[in-house]
Amino acid sequence: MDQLTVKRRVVIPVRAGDVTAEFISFNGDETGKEHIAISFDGTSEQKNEVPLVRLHSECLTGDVFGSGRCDCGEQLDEAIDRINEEGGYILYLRQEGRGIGLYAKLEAYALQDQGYDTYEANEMLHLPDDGRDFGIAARMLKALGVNKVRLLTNNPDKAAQLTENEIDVSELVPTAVHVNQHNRQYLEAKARRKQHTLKFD
Ligand SMILES: Nc1nc2c(ncn2[C@@H]2O[C@H](COP(=O)(O)OP(=O)(O)OP(=O)(O)O)[C@@H](O)[C@H]2O)c(=O)[nH]1
Ligand SMILES: [Zn+2]
Repeated sequence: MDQLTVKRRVVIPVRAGDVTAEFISFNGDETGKEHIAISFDGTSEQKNEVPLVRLHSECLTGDVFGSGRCDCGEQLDEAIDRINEEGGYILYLRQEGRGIGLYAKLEAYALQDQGYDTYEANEMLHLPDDGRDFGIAARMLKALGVNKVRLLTNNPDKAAQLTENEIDVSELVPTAVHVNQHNRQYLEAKARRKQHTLKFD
């Protein structure tokens, strides 16, 4: 697979101008998905020399509308807070619904409303329970000149896939568990079936 290269870097003030972020596009992704990297310089005096990195899979319902059915919106906010402080990157990956897309995720939600868990629902739709390939994230990191990361995640598969693609994950930094009455079953399924390291109260 061809190497990605950085196409354009544009500074965008986010959070009503409180945070400065650089949005970075790439050449060479044959899928045309338009994955984006967001770089933060880090405001802390004592910065770790290894960047803090979050692989964030797109979730329109959670990221934009603050859906209570998942934890994506809160995780994105947490990632912006921490990475803005410590310095690093959010890779905003266009992998809506763990790769099955938005319409299919809504179909999966309808099945979850009938009692199936988040993975069973995908399987009932004859779709992979998790269709994400994080190899693209490794290629984005290499294009940015990053070969070693501290990874902000509770999902062991993200670290494993980066390692397989020659990115050194020097530390796993857990994200907080953003549990509420609507997403508890969803988070419990991730811990039970995919070994996410989630500690509940
Ligand atoms: N198919 C499907 N996708 C979902 C569901 N709930 C959330 N998602 C998607 O799951 C993805 C969120 O996963 P992430 O937060 O990136 O990653 P994670 O695997 O939970 O791992 P962490 O790094 O620990 O957060 C987004 O693409 C969401 O759209 C669901 O019930 N079904
Ligand atoms: Zn979500």
